[in-house]
Amino acid sequence: MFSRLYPSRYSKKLTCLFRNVVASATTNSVATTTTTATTTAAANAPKILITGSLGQLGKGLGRLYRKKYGQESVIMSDILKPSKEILNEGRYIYADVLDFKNLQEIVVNCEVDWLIHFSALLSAIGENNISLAVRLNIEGFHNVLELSKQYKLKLFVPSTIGAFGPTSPRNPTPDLTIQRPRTIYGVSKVHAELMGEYFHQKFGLDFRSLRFPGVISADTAPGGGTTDYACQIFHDALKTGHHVCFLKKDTKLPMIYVDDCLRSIEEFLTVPDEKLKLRTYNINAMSFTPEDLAEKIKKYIPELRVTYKPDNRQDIADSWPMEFDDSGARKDWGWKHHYDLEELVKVMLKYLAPIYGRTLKNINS
Ligand SMILES: NC(=O)c1ccc[n+]([C@@H]2O[C@H](COP(=O)([O-])OP(=O)(O)OC[C@H]3O[C@@H](n4cnc5c(N)ncnc54)[C@H](O)[C@@H]3O)[C@@H](O)[C@H]2O)c1
Ligand SMILES: C[C@@H](O)[C@H](N)C(=O)O
Repeated sequence: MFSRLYPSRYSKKLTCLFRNVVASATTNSVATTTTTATTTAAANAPKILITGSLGQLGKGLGRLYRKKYGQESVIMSDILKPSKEILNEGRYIYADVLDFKNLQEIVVNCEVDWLIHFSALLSAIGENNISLAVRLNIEGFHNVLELSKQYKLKLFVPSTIGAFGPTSPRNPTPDLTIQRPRTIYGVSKVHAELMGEYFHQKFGLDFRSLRFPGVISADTAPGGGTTDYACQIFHDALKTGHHVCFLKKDTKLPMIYVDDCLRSIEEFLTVPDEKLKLRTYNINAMSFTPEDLAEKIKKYIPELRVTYKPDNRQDIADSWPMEFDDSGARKDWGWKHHYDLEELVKVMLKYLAPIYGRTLKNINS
């Protein structure tokens, strides 16, 4: 079922996740993998633990923070086996967010200051695994929330456009409005936003969250979301010239290039507390439909053909924001995106074309 709906990365991941749910009760040792890390932590650098760090956002943020604070300051973790490259870049450890003791041991032994919590099942894959999504997205979150309170950590948990639903204003969607999502993913994210805000008020926890649109990246496949077509279309355009899109051609959704998304986290986490009017802000860069994106790609790959075959992900997309109002983040702490649709298409094709052995005309102009 999953392999029919999603590429092999997701079905492999699910097998691993199910195995892990069973295994988590018995795993509670801090299995630190020794690495070839050479740089030492910058003075006063926070010790940052990233959960779910082998996913679409985690790998990039791990690299960014290692550059900024030194390899020793960043502990990447996940339940997956890392590549040699990840191991060589710095510290990586096994951490199952469903295993409280395992996480607690890591926080204490590694003297963690900031916890960046990326482990989650995304929207589409979550609808097909509701009980696992409840465990991972809600129980896993409770574990990191409790630990962050106990050990006074700064806690960042991303939220999403999926935290809104059909009764929210969709065009545009402001920071504060009705939030009645119709996916378990969205429900778990609203829960995280509210719990984080409550722990901030009640216990002074430095909880911060950004609601991201669909994140587009070239080097890591997304993990089973409703916006994944916007990554896959680039690979298909270069490989076969034909993309089968699971959304209708006029489905408009907010999107962001991964570099902008990661920079927003980096900037947001160092904003002084007194500047923040909210604990959760909308973040945006652009909105487009599959047809808009295909037209831009055709500028460089004119032979691209797109067939539209909407599936159950269409219902999810139809309940999400079309335009995302991130004026709060822009006003309160100076958020600005760098990549619009034009720039996004260029950067993705420049990165991917050589991988598929293609030379594209006009791409550098
Ligand atoms: N990618 C997007 O478009 C997007 C947009 C908005 C918000 N977000 C949020 O950002 C976060 C990261 O998203 P992503 O796209 O990198 O997701 P992803 O699916 O690519 O990565 C999630 C990671 O969590 C790990 N994981 C699964 N079970 C775990 C467990 N028990 N313990 C520890 N780790 C476990 C997985 O192995 C995977 O590497 C998520 O919270 C997601 O909701 C992502
Ligand atoms: C939008 C975001 O949360 C994710 N890419 C998803 O579609 O589920």
